[in-house]
Amino acid sequence: MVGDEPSQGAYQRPNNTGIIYLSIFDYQRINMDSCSHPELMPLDEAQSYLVKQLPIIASPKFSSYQQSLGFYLASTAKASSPIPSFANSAMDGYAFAYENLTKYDTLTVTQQILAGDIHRYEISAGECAQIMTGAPMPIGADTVIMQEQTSRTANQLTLHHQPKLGANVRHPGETVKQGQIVAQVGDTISAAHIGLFASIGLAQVNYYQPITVGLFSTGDELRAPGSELEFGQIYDSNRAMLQAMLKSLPVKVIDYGVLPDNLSAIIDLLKKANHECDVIISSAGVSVGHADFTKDALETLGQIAFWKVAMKPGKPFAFGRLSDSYFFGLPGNPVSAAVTFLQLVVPALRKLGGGREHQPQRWPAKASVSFKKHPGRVDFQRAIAEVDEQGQWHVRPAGTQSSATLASFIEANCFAVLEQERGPIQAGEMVSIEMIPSLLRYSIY
Ligand SMILES: Nc1nc2c(c(=O)[nH]1)N[C@H]1C(S)=C(S)[C@@H](COP(=O)(O)OP(=O)(O)OC[C@H]3O[C@@H](n4cnc5c(N)ncnc54)[C@H](O)[C@@H]3O)O[C@H]1N2
Ligand code: MOO
Repeated sequence: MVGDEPSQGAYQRPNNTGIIYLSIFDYQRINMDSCSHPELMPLDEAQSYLVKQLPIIASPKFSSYQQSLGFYLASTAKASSPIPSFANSAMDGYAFAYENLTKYDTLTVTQQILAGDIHRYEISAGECAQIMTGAPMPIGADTVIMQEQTSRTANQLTLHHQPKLGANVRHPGETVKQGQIVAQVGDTISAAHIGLFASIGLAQVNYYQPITVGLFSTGDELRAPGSELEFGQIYDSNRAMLQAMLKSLPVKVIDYGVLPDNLSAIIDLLKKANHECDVIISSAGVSVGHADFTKDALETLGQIAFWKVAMKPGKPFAFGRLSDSYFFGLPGNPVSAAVTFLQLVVPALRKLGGGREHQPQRWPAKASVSFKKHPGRVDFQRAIAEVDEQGQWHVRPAGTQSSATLASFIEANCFAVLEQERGPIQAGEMVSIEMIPSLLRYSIY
């Protein structure tokens, strides 16, 4: 399903010797002399490589705005008429001409205007109209006073407050001007977008259709939750967790289940998935063990763009391409699979699917205890951050940092992102924190 070859464009990697121009499959041949572990690709380069080199492969579709929730917008959304399209009252009260205030002690109420009233009312000198929120302003009026700031006897109105000229009037185009762009290409269409589209009468929008993602786990030791485990076996948690995260993304998922640690079985599956999917995601088998065949299968059928990223957890991550699809090989350890999915696969899926680039927000926090860290890889440590009364954030590790322990994601509310070349962190030092995306762990709902 991969289209033309825009992904083969030049990639510039600054290093000590100047700029090197790479095509998508040249990366492994580069001497990574800027990195203390030269065999590892720095994470920021891997991320920008994916986001910059991958093309948009999703196809746009012009369809009902109500179907577009969660998809990426494929054309800017524009207002064809101003909102509101007529001057109307922002309060329940009385509408009058401001200049009348100096001439009349009281105003005579001559009509009542309700929201949705289609008559064009008119008032004259010394008159006012009782008006409801959202009702059209009568001709001859330019100001509204709130009902609570008036008193009324029969049809005589006394004002107890001097409003400003134009007070409580919503003017045409005040919310949205005619021709105004209200949403950008690549926006993820949210409930707010849906409401906005409805408010400007945009019944159809152009949005990207979901790309197809195939998912499988590899490992002879894996069993389905619910089954009895024999000695040496574990439950397949990666596929369940990845499926759950993919559910919140604008993609179609084909679940290929669990494959044994067997090169020909993986090759057979990749051949099939290559024709059925735009993207294939696997977990495990990308390290150097005797049963790690995923990378070999990718090399047999396609090409590897890069393997091994300077991040912890998640070092043995592989990205490459088959004839008709892109391939992401996640490491088997569950936390490593989660972190590489969030840091590398999600931005790539956004790009392929037509989404706008998104940088996760990070901010400084003071380490309340020490953090273990070795130079050489960016660490994503599961951590607990709290803000004090002065607005200062404090952060501490959330339990064990083992790559096998998903439980500390439940305890944690953020990642402490510890830079590649940094060593151990002492209590009191500043570190960066990033909230755990709600794809993996809801923070509020
Ligand atoms: N000599 C080396 N050994 C390892 C290295 C290394 O660089 N040199 N890297 C380590 C790191 S870091 C990771 S992460 C793992 C990644 O290994 P693989 O991607 O090859 O995955 P496996 O070895 O098959 O499995 C690792 C671990 O994860 C468990 N696992 C696998 N799949 C699942 C699943 N679907 N659900 C739950 N758990 C799963 C598996 O049983 C293993 O315990 O390699 C290190 N070794
Ligand atoms: O990075 Mo491994 O991914 O440390 O567990």
